[in-house]
Amino acid sequence: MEEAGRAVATAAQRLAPSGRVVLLAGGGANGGDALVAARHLSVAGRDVQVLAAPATHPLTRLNRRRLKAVGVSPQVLSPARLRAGARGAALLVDGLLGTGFRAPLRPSMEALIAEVNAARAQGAPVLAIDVPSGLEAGPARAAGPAVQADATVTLMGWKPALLFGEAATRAGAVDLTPLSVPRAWVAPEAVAARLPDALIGFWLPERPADAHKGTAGRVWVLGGHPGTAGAPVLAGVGALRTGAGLVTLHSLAELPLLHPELMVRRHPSWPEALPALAASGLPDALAVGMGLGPEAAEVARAVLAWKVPTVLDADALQPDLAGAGHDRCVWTPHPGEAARLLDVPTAQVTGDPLVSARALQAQMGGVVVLKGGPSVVAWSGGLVVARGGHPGMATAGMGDTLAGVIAALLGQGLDAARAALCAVRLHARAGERAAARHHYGLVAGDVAEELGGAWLDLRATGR
Ligand SMILES: NC(=O)C1=CN([C@@H]2O[C@H](COP(=O)(O)OP(=O)(O)OC[C@H]3O[C@@H](n4cnc5c(N)ncnc54)[C@H](O)[C@@H]3O)[C@@H](O)[C@H]2O)[C@@H](O)CC1
Ligand SMILES: Nc1ncnc2c1ncn2[C@@H]1O[C@H](COP(=O)(O)OP(=O)(O)O)[C@@H](O)[C@H]1O
Repeated sequence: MEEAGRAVATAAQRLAPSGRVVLLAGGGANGGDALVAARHLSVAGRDVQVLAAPATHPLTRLNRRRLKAVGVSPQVLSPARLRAGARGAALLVDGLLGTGFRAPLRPSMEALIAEVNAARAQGAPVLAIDVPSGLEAGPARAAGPAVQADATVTLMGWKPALLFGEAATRAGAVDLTPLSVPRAWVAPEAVAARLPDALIGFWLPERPADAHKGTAGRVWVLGGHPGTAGAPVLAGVGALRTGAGLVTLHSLAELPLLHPELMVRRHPSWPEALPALAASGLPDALAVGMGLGPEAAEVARAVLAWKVPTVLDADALQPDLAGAGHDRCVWTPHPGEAARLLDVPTAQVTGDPLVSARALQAQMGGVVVLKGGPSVVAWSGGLVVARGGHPGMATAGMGDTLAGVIAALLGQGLDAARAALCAVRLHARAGERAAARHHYGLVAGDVAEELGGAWLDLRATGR
């Protein structure tokens, strides 16, 4: 609690370097954090006003005494006091409810939350402790009445509510304070991390000046079927725009020849094509499944046996491939495909993407990218939520492009987890750049065109 409160005080100093800070303390440990923050701010010479509910948590009671010892006496928390106190305040600190909150809100608390939001509307910025009060920390749900924060200092680990769905918009800018506590204390759903762009930029591979197309990654895309013949082309373009040296599309369908840089081989049947391809010398990376049609599972099973770094997307995401993944493969389901793999309703996947991504990874092996806004990347060693992108990316073909990006990075030598993490961030950044020009009208090809610029953006932060 001491460490948490100190982190809150530091954030408060940053958000409001001068003026009166009003701290709201509920009865639980979240309120205790607010009391600790008030003590640090007061000792630092700041004008603090503390409105506190009766303490129910023993550490909160202790910190009330410690606060009094430095000369600050909390006032009784009530909507009227809050309204009066918020007038002219430089900052409101919301320590009303934390992870102990379970909906529904009691009416007395709802009235306090309404006052916080009214004060914010009048111009007082709000810093939330751990989670904005009124949000349950766990799986994302439709948020009821909750504090709208400008910033949140979250403690120990990420909470799903801060990452997904409408609730996430209540938190403002979130900063994680890890706290020196045993890892076992941190709830498994809270360990999802977000990677800084600097790390992605550092991982993106550099190539020597004498690189040639044979060293920049040979990628095969296996996909396409009458009616979905564009999907492998989009993946191929995604791979080219991510620097793949040689990209060949293999299909039974006639593919639209929109990009002369892509090589295309049409095959009579997969049972004939696959042994011939294996005998011809395998590529550095594969992307399989985009628009491939009903034979996708068999094709995917065959290529997984090659043990080449492989992205499995779209039609290749079949439940009977469970356990067939190897440590160099990446599965890229959207929530509908994830639901089919897990045999659960789609709402269960979107309701708890962290748990779903972890379950998929355990089921399929390798690395899983559960796509969405944001996407979740899960591998045996961790779980990362990759924010960014733009709602304009909700359009057909966007996932095909991502599969090509992942394949290109696998082909350039990144391991599966890093390839997935870098690709998701590159794709999202390219989407942001494309959206600046096309907004909701952006299409997958626009995102592909921005991949080079996105790479430079990320590299600039990483080196
Ligand atoms: N667990 C730990 O090790 C740490 C916890 N910390 C803090 O502790 C918080 C969790 O503390 P608690 O478990 O005491 O929980 P909270 O402080 O979130 O909530 C408990 C309080 O909320 C009230 N409450 C619960 N549901 C309500 C509802 N529906 N309507 C109105 N009031 C309701 C309870 O009466 C109680 O007063 C975290 O969010 C974080 O701020 C930090 O100090 C860091 C360390
Ligand atoms: N609102 C959004 N915010 C950020 N990214 C998004 C959003 N909507 C879609 N995307 C991204 O676009 C891609 C869509 O993939 P997918 O649904 O498989 O498309 P398709 O099957 O048509 O190729 C995913 O990478 C996803 O993360």
